[in-house]
Amino acid sequence: MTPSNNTQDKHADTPTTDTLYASPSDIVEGFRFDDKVVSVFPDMIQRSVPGYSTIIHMISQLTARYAQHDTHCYDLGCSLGAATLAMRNGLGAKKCHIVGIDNSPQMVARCQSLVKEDTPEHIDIRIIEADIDGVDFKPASVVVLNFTLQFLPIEKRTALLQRIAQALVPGGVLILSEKLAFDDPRHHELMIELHHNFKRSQGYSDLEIAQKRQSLENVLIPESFPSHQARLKEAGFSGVELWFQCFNFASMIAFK
Ligand SMILES: Nc1ncnc2c1ncn2[C@@H]1O[C@H](C[S@+](CC[C@H]([NH3+])C(=O)[O-])CC(=O)[O-])[C@@H](O)[C@H]1O
Ligand SMILES: O=C(O)C(=O)Cc1ccccc1
Repeated sequence: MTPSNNTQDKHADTPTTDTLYASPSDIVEGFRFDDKVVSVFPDMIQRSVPGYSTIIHMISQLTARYAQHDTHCYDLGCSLGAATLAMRNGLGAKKCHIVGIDNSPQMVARCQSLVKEDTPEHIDIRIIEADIDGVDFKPASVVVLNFTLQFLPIEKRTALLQRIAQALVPGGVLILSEKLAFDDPRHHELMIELHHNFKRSQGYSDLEIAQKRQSLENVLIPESFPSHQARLKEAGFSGVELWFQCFNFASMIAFK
């Protein structure tokens, strides 16, 4: 089977539109990656994260640039495998061990079948159900955390990044995409407003935006770019740069 060049193909043809927050609810529950979210996830993330498909495409390019023969390439918090498949496409003829990890059993089950049906047998690719907090990383050249670290309790973030830095081989990189907070309150509010305008332009109603915001409260905890930069340096990375930003959504590259 020929793998698709466009990593979004498998996801773009999922017809299910995200209407999870469309009806008024007395109690908005904390956001969870359950069956309901899995069934609408490609549509939800595409319409909620400005620049998501650009970031996915660029992960292929960054993988092409930084992946090293006979090392591991990790996609941590892989959801339905969009970044995993982007990494696979970026490898070309390089032989690497691709590992996608997620702790949502529903995500993992769907991701395994999507990846399997799109990947030739000879490619070494595995999707594992695990908490990234407890994984023992093998020598790696490219590690991706595409909008995952923001869901890990703040006190666990440094230890995870230290373990990633230790596992990276010389010349290896971490690609870290996150929703950002900003120190200047005016700018912080402006970015939230522009993000909500983006969601409105994607067809979400004010009610959907408000209820989703409430469900993400204390579940998705954004930090500022200077905080990420300082923590990554403390964890053992020698350099940290921003390579993409649209409003309060950004992607960084951290060099071992
Ligand atoms: N401790 C954890 N261990 C493992 N997985 C976790 C953990 N916490 C959260 N997750 C998983 O991290 C993923 C975050 S979504 C990533 C999108 C994807 N990267 C993409 O490029 O499409 C981002 C979003 O929905 O905003 C979910 O699948 C969680 O189950
Ligand atoms: O929808 C939002 O407001 C977000 O911050 C992005 C998002 C996308 C998918 C799941 C959770 C959060």
